[in-house]
Amino acid sequence: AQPGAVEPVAAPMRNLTWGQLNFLHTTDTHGWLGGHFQEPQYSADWGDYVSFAHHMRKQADDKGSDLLLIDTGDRVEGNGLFDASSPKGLYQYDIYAQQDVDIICTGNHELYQHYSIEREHNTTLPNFKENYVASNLDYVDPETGKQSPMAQRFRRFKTKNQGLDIIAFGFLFDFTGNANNSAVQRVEDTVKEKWFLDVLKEKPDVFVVIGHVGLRMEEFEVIFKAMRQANWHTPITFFGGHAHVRDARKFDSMSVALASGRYMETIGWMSVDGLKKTGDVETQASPTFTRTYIDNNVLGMYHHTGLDESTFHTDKGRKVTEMIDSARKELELDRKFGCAPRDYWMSRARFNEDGNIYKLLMDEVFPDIIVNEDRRNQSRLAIMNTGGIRFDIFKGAFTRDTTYIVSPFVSEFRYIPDVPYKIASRIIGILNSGSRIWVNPLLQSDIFHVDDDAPPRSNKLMSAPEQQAHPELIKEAADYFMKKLAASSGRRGRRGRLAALEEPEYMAEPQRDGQMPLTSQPDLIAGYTTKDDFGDDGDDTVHEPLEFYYQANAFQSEINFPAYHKDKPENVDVVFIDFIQPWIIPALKFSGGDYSDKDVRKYMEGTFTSKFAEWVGENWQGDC
Ligand SMILES: O=c1ccn([C@@H]2O[C@H](COP(=O)(O)O)[C@@H](O)[C@H]2O)c(=O)[nH]1
Repeated sequence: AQPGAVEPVAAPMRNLTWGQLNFLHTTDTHGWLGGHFQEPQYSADWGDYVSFAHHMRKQADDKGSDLLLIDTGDRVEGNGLFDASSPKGLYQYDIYAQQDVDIICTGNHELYQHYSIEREHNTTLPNFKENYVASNLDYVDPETGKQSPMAQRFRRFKTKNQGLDIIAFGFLFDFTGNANNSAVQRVEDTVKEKWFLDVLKEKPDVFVVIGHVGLRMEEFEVIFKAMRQANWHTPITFFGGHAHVRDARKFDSMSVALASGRYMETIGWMSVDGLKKTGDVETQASPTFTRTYIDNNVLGMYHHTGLDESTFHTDKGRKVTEMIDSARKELELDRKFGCAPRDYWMSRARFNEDGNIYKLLMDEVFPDIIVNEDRRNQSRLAIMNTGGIRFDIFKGAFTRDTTYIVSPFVSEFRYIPDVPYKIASRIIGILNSGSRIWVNPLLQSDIFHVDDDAPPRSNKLMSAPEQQAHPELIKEAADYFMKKLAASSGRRGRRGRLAALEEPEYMAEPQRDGQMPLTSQPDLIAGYTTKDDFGDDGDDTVHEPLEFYYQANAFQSEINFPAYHKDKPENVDVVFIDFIQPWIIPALKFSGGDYSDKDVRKYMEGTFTSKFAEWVGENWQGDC
């Protein structure tokens, strides 16, 4: 762990089950290579993981089994270690590369910016060479415009001890927000390509499909079906990400998928036994799978390796810990901007209750920071998406690092001036509702003027990834917002219905479906209590369950409105974070406002991130 991180805390543990073939999996690390400084259960750093992997590989050798390390992307954006340097990632790429990852692919965050695609191509790719797989991603050379595969489309190799013949793919979901020096091919098109179909005719011992894809997303379904159509008998292991959750899915008796959370909280473990070995033509594979979500806690790592503080840390692991510490010092990540007076939660508090991070922004921060001096006296609605906030704020020091942890994006505020309030006031309801425009591709092609074949641009993409992984909640909540919108439309007879409309239970009560209490043991640390297709015994550490409340897709502040709350302005400036412009314009159209991208202007200097950091400096002075 890093100097300054909280001491790890011991907890009741479950053991790992080893098989012939075993995997350690990271995903969506988002720059958190220094681990969590304020959470004892996740405070190990990348150096500890390097030591851990070393000992686990040794155990595999001793057992005559194999261990492969997997990473499924989104390594960048989300922590000062990546975002605070100029250029971004100055230290991160070198530190990350100290781990020997056997199969690695790209996430959407590597592709948002032209610059990070270049770094991926010029740095990560040479760092991992043949281990990097890009089944549906191309790189576009900015000089020549030439488009070519980002990396090899698949990787075939034999494992060290068992000699298992592996064919690995590396996918990205159907991402469309990438910068133009990359090209993502839709998964349903890739699986029809000749090279893919040819590979499926091969008979490896195992297919390993890694992907920056949520396990419950359509794309893995498409890949699985295509693979099974061509090849009935080969076991397939899937490793996914993007959804930021711990999850495991059984596709069939020979195919299992694992997702390993986010932000270096989790190191996923999968083991497979019952594989037939290369050349063994007599027998049929009848694999058994296990999965475990390992807390990124050095005490757990001691437990799984049978080592202790004096025997666990390797020279290389210590060196990596030092590299991180020295980068953090260079970047002044511990520099304190202010002191958070309490905890502010993304999903552990109700949307509208004190202690909810969006309520803090709506009530206190936005009225101060959303100001364009020339239009200071104009009433305005300031709108941002909840997914633009990436992490909770803990009571205590708010540092340079916290700034990027809460909001790593470089998004700025834009606006459309003087929109009739009657139209503008409907936007927020539409953004949060299950309105047909968000699910119907034909309606969207009309409004967005996009390709008829494009999948609908769902409004849930504005919310946090952790919430997007709960489709059942989203539908129920969207229905509720939809009814609320209809009931508040002012037509006679609807008002009564609005009063009678009840919030879905989980908006007022914590959602417990995936967060079942596992034990009544006292003094447990709060953390993940995962329920997946295998059951509820997947977490290596027994935790006290966390609460999870549904949050809207977007939130809004009314700023400089008439003092008497029933008086509404005639016109308002509609100010919004640039990321949600693709939803703001159709929402305006849907409300009767004929606006287009041409009406949008820059509202003020600075990003949300820089403005919020300034606000903390001015408003949260105190001792901590
Ligand atoms: O500029 C941005 C980029 C992304 N978001 C939010 O993040 C999620 C995607 O997050 P992943 O880590 O890729 O899963 C997206 O749906 C938005 O909610 C953003 O707000 N601004």
